[in-house]
Amino acid sequence: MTDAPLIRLRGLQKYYGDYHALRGIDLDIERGEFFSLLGPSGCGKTTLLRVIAGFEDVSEGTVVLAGEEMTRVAPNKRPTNMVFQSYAIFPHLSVGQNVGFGLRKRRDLTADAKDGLIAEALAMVGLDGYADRAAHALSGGQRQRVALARALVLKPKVLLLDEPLSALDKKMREHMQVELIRLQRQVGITFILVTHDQEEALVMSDRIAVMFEGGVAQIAEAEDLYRRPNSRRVAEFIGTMNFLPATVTGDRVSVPGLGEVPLAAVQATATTDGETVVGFRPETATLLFDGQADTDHVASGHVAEVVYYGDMTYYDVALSGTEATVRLSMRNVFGRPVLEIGAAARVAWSPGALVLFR
Ligand SMILES: Nc1ncnc2c1ncn2[C@@H]1O[C@H](COP(=O)(O)OP(=O)(O)OP(=O)(O)O)[C@@H](O)[C@H]1O
Repeated sequence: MTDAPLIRLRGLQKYYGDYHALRGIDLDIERGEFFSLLGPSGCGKTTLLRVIAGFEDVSEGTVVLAGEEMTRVAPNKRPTNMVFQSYAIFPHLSVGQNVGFGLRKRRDLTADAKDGLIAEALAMVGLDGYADRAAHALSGGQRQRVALARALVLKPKVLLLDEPLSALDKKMREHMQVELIRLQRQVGITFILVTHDQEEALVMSDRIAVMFEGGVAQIAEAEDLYRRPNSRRVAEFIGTMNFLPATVTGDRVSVPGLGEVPLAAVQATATTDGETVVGFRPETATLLFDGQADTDHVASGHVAEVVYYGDMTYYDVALSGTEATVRLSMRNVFGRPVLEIGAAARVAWSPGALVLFR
């Protein structure tokens, strides 16, 4: 049984009245994975998380957790625990009482054993020695840690995290992202994170399911998802991508403005002859500055826009002989010339970075 995925979802359908919130979800999540459900607001990710936790009934389909069919089993009988966005901790209780909340009815544990588990959970989240502090006096980041410790103390097989960092400011959120990854590696349990923030999903996850309108559009490892999105829609949701019209003829693909390359050189799912679209990420092409030699694949154009971002500059380049403008991101290296709007531009691009869409 240990080879079976920890979570197996099959044919999940969920209706709220007439509204079709989950449309045929099939998903396997492995032991020890950091898995994210990523998608725009309203796509059904929270609903799916709540279905896994047992807070929401499904209209159709099955939920199997650790080899046991649990579709109609109550949340507190499942090997899952949930941490919410609004990490509601009890302000009138101490940190230790908050963390031990789920243990209070456990007759099999002595008070000392409970204190030991609470101290262990607090240590995991970097709050050693905080047990006697008043919960209301904590910062946002510390409250989120208490909420995590409160879930971890119950030793769930799966921790379900519903946008747990969205209430924190940017700096604290980035800090907690790294802490969560570290924590997940340390405790080794499966984490499922709901987020609408593509950067957060890429940073934190082993695998990501991208959801739109109640369905899963793609499941892949973070790097795969970024480099080989399986549709324009996924590509647009994850970061920035340039799209150009293209034509496939036999084993060649021709991209006006860039040139023609063998089909085998580009990233492609199933293809057929005809009109299509290719995409590439802004950082996979580069401007050639004065004195830099041409490479095999150089397109020409002129600079249409320059956007300075501190560590990098975005250049929008209008490609010669086309209507297309592509965006390039260039690391700002001290001493390099800056191209002004209207300047002639040479763009070195790489066939292997082109993704061909159906
Ligand atoms: N109890 C409910 N009754 C009716 N409709 C609901 C209910 N819960 C959710 N919905 C609807 O189902 C859809 C999916 O909601 P869900 O909360 O899963 O989305 P989400 O992807 O998590 O979005 P967000 O990031 O905004 O929370 C939404 O259109 C929502 O309005």
